Amino acid sequence: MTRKLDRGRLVIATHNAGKLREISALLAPYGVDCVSAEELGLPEPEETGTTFVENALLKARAAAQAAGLPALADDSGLSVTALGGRPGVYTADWAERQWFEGEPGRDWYMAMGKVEGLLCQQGPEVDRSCWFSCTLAIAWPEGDEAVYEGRVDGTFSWPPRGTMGFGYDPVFVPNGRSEAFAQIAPEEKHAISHRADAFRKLVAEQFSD
Ligand SMILES: O=P(O)(O)OP(=O)(O)OP(=O)(O)OC[C@H]1O[C@@H](n2cnc3c(O)ncnc32)[C@H](O)[C@@H]1O
Ligand SMILES: [Mg+2]
Repeated sequence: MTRKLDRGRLVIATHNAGKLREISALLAPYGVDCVSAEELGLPEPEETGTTFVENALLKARAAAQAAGLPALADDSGLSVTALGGRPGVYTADWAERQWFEGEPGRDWYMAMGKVEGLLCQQGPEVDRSCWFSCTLAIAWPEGDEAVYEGRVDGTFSWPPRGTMGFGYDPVFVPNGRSEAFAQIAPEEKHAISHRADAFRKLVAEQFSD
């Protein structure tokens, strides 16, 4: 039997502000008292796994141990069919660390440009299909764990469009839509995204009576 969350404190084990916003919104209806890894001053663990599941578990375990509270982590990424599934688990790494106005950050435009450059090398007829994956892992300080996986399929579209969302949202057009994720309101993205897909599974198991 998978252990279930009570409605007490839950650490959101991410250092990505965009994800934190989405996870908080997705959890809002369930009365969970969320606290972020950043607020608790938890270190960012090195993501040494080679799969989304390994990295999500590694981040959740590190936060649960450090905080003595259950922790929810998200490992996600964009996989491009014509690139053999890259960048995949390495999606964040493709955006090298940069300094913006004195703050450390990542250069998402450079990373999206890298994908576009590789697609262009394959010619104008290249297959632009791609998908976002999201693995959510919950770890409890006592060692219990639960994992939920989600996915959304779409097209890698160029040039980038829109200002909402985060990361690769300006280049991802979900199947059945013409707008990029960055042009779709958060409530709508929360109904169709890879994170929403994984959340549906989490909610079904964790918050059913
Ligand atoms: O590990 P944490 O601290 O959670 O934050 P991170 O940004 O490093 O996150 P990941 O290691 O899971 O890397 C996944 C990257 O994939 C991208 N990504 C994931 N979900 C996305 C979404 O909904 N929209 C756009 N980009 C997304 C985004 O650029 C992330 O940085
Ligand atoms: Mg990361």
